[in-house]
Amino acid sequence: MSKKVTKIGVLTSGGDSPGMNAAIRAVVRTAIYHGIDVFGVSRGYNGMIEDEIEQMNSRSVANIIQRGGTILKTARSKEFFTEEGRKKAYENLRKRGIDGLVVIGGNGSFTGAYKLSQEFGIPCVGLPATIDKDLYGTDFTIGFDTAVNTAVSCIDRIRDTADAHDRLFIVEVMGRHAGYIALHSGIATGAENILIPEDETSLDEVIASLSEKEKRKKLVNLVVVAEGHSSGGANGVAEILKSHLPNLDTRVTILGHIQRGGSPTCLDRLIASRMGYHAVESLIEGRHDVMIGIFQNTINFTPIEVAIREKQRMSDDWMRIVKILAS
Ligand SMILES: Nc1ncnc2c1ncn2[C@@H]1O[C@H](COP(=O)(O)OP(=O)(O)OP(=O)(O)O)[C@@H](O)[C@H]1O
Ligand SMILES: O=P(O)(O)OC[C@H]1O[C@](O)(CO)[C@@H](O)[C@@H]1O
Ligand SMILES: [Mg+2]
Repeated sequence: MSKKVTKIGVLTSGGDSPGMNAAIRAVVRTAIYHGIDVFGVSRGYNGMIEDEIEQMNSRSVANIIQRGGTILKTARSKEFFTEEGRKKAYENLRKRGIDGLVVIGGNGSFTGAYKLSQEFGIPCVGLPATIDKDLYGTDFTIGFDTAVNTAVSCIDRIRDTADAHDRLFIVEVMGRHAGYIALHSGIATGAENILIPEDETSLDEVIASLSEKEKRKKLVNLVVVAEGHSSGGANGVAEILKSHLPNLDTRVTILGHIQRGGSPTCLDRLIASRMGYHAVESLIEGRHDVMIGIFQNTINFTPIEVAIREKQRMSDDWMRIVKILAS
């Protein structure tokens, strides 16, 4: 039977994602409901190292469920990669008696949490919050739905102007190692080609399909590419396509950080609220070093070391669907 948790810390870490605020709110209010003190750690692990830790109350999280970004701010902390940095962070938790931690972030943030737990025995629970949706053990990550809907609405606009001018547009979306935003937004906007890191469709295939379309006078085309695709993102793809298809009027748009901001969708607010609630319940029940996920509409607990190690497998039929539908 593990010790009862009495004080928990909550932080956001890594890239921000819409819905992080809803998750913080759920953690704070569930903890307070159970009579547990809750402390907000600012600026990810940097704030833990530099002792930027404040007690929160129910009012601290008022009027934030609809806001993008994170009221706790976030960071990528170099110092936390070192044992010395983590020791400093632990001391700041220890002096306040913090005996549980909710880490809202992606795979890197969970790796940091796992180390803290292994080295100093701080029970941690991870909430998957990343626009990349690249975590094993969950069908949803907080922020993906908002980001992909932002990408869809931008690409729809690009399609209007592409259509007006008979142009080929190469649109780059985020995802350094993961192609979910590209895949989902590409399918939802009827993109003619989608390039993602998980399926290295060769550019020869794209060139062949565009050249066949050019022959039958279909000049309006969208290629959605994930920034992490080996071709070097949209600029790399455009360079190659222009050299093979010089008669196509080609333009490049990089959506960039616009995908990380904005008010979270209803879905992101709901999953953040549900996961945040379960994170605290989980710590109370003595279940820690897990990532909370939602799988087949049921709350799922994945050991953090598994969530970090395993890759989410992309279903094979997606790329086939792209090819069949985008003719
Ligand atoms: N191996 C590690 N050891 C200790 N800390 C780590 C490790 N990996 C990551 N971290 C900590 O977690 C922080 C966030 O990691 P990272 O930049 O990979 O983002 P993430 O949580 O994966 O989110 P996203 O990829 O969505 O932006 C790092 O800056 C670092 O402080
Ligand atoms: O904001 P930064 O540090 O440039 O990070 C960008 C990366 O973060 C992500 O948005 C994930 O949070 C990736 O899709 C992207 O590659
Ligand atoms: Mg990551």
